[in-house]
Amino acid sequence: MWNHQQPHLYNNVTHLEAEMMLNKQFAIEHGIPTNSSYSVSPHHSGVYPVHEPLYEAWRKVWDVKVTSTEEYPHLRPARLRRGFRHKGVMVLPRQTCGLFTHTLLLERYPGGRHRLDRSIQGGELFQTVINNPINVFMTHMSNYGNDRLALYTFESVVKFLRCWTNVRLASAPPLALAEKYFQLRPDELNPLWGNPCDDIRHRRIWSKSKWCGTLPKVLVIGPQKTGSTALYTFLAMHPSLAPNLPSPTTYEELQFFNNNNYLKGLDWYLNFFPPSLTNTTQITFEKSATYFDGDLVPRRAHALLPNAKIIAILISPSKRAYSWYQHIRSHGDPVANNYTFHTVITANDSAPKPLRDLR
Ligand SMILES: Nc1ncnc2c1ncn2[C@@H]1O[C@H](COP(=O)(O)OS(=O)(=O)O)[C@@H](OP(=O)(O)O)[C@H]1O
Repeated sequence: MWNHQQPHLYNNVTHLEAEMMLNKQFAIEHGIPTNSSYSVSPHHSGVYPVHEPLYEAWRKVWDVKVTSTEEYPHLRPARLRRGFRHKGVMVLPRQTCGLFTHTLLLERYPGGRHRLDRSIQGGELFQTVINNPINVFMTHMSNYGNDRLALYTFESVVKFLRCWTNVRLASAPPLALAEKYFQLRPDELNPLWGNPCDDIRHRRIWSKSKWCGTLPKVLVIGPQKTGSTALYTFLAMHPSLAPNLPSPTTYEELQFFNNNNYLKGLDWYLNFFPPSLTNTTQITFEKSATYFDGDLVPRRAHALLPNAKIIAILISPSKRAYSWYQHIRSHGDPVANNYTFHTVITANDSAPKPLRDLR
């Protein structure tokens, strides 16, 4: 960013884009390459917790496809950092090398030179490289000047690794590195959104115009056809309770945790819980009957709302099955329309596949 500005301070994407254009023009005028597909953000701002305007402006101005951060899911422990992909940008976990803006000179290295050498010779930096198949490090430009600590540190750790291990070291440009990373860790591609307000570092790099206070404290998870809409309506009538704003497509249900709405990001979900939604004594809740049998729901809901109370409704399975049968008939399901309820529930294993599936 121009002037080392933090993207989360910009809520207006046009303004953000204009600032980024200044960077780009500067780079072009000075022959600095602009086609690496890689960019980082000052102080990790906007990368995680995700600030949507940053992702939008990055793609538009720079065609950024890869970035890295130490913040996902949290700064420490480093070995638990992961990657994810959001809006076409692959976010790699970034490791820490121990060189910061205040460590420009070897004699001023916190704890003395032997501390840095210890980190290189079997200590933290060495362990980091050994324990992560792909490492992304970053240090400040000034560490390449002054005492050249960056060069010293990385040359030394590479020498040490070559001397004492059989690890094969290779480097690759950002895009190839990111593609390799997600080939190795395809399970990480989909993000897991945590609650930015639970983490002081994350709160600092989160837009002031965002909020967590109104996130639901209660989730009604269904299952479908158990009277969940009736319960939602009754709860919404209670003066101490406040439901989310309705969705234009799925009405009272947001269906965030169980399907691709989740990939739209946390801001998408938060917009259904604006600060104006509740007064100070009200408890917000959300009801999506599809949460009950969504494989991904427990992990996702726990990551964002670890303290939420969960309400599940249990009714007679036969009543539920009959209600479901009527539900899909009314939605034009060809199998349900061709077979009676009795035929469906008594279908044996030699029945046609569509019938067995419906059963
Ligand atoms: N209090 C109470 N007790 C038991 N059953 C009730 C109750 N209130 C509503 N219902 C019945 O629940 C059915 C609709 O359930 P849902 O709202 O969960 O359906 S959905 O999944 O949101 O489509 C729907 O069932 P069917 O009428 O058989 O389709 C409702 O009539």
